[in-house]
Amino acid sequence: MRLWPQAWGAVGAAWRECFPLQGHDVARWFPGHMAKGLKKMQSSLKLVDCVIEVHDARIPLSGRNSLFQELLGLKPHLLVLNKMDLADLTEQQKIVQHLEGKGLKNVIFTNCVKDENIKQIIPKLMELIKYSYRYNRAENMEYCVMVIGVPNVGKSSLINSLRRQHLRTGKATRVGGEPGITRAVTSRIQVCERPLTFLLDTPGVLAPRIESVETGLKLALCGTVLDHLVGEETMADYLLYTLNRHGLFGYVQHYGLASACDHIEWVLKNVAVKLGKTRKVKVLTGTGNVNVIQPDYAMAARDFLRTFRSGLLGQVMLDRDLIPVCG
Ligand SMILES: Nc1nc2c(ncn2[C@@H]2O[C@H](COP(=O)(O)OP(=O)(O)OP(=O)(O)O)[C@@H](O)[C@H]2O)c(=O)[nH]1
Repeated sequence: MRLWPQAWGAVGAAWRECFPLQGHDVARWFPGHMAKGLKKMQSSLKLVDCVIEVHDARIPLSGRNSLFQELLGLKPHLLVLNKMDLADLTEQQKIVQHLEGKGLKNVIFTNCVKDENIKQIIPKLMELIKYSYRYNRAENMEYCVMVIGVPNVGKSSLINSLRRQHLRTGKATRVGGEPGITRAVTSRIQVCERPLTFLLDTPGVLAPRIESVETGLKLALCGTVLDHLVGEETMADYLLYTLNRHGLFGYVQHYGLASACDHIEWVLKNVAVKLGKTRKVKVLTGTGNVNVIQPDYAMAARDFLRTFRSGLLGQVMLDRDLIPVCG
């Protein structure tokens, strides 16, 4: 028998005001290979003129790796907020203003699947490089840019998208739906002929210490850590909490539910039934073990997350509470 927190009341009750964050060990979500990636990036830094930091547009104000600033501080920096197609950007202006206030003056929103806003990137890079000190590369007409970011935000997709736009050629680097596809700093990949520009792809690197459990959950929803490390049902519950608070009830129609609900067990049960995902479990009764058919909560949670990530449940701004009310 599963036990679920009872704090949020019955089906149809008001939406939860907060999410229970105790008992999660975010430190477990940081895999070891990332420190190595960071070192390699540091040593490749002398080869590059500029850094593009790619981050997920659904979490523009949280989850960035603070070590990047220390590590790459000397290089001109462009922040690309990718997956704009999945983000609710109603407050885009306020987000940009807030980032500017934090010293991030160069921000571009992109969609690498549909190549949206990709053409803005090279001119912006050239502008940044023009006003920076290039050390021994001052006379060199080749430009090299390092692409960094936390896992699965679309770094490799950005490189492929730039190549499609400027070279009319296909894939140069592997893309995947799971974090950790890029395992090493790659050799230079050409993305533009005029100006001659190369990019270095790098493995996604999460901060060694994620600032809070809530940030960890947002990063997890965006697919930056492997789902099983966090727990798919915990993530599904955080997703449900977020969707309800934001008034995004697309899941009701998508899964044919009777109503919106803040109770994850009820939602997952109905999702599982809808998808035909049930499984046999042995239950101990007074007369011995009996096989009982139960909804497969894990499969339902997985489907709920996958559907959200594909954008079918609507565009979301996971950092909504972090956007300052005035400017
Ligand atoms: N909807 C949407 N999906 C995108 C976008 N850009 C990339 N993706 C998807 O996001 C997933 C991760 O993309 P990658 O390019 O492999 O990400 P990465 O940052 O290189 O990943 P790591 O190598 O794990 O660090 C893939 O499934 C891409 O198809 C985008 O703008 N919109």
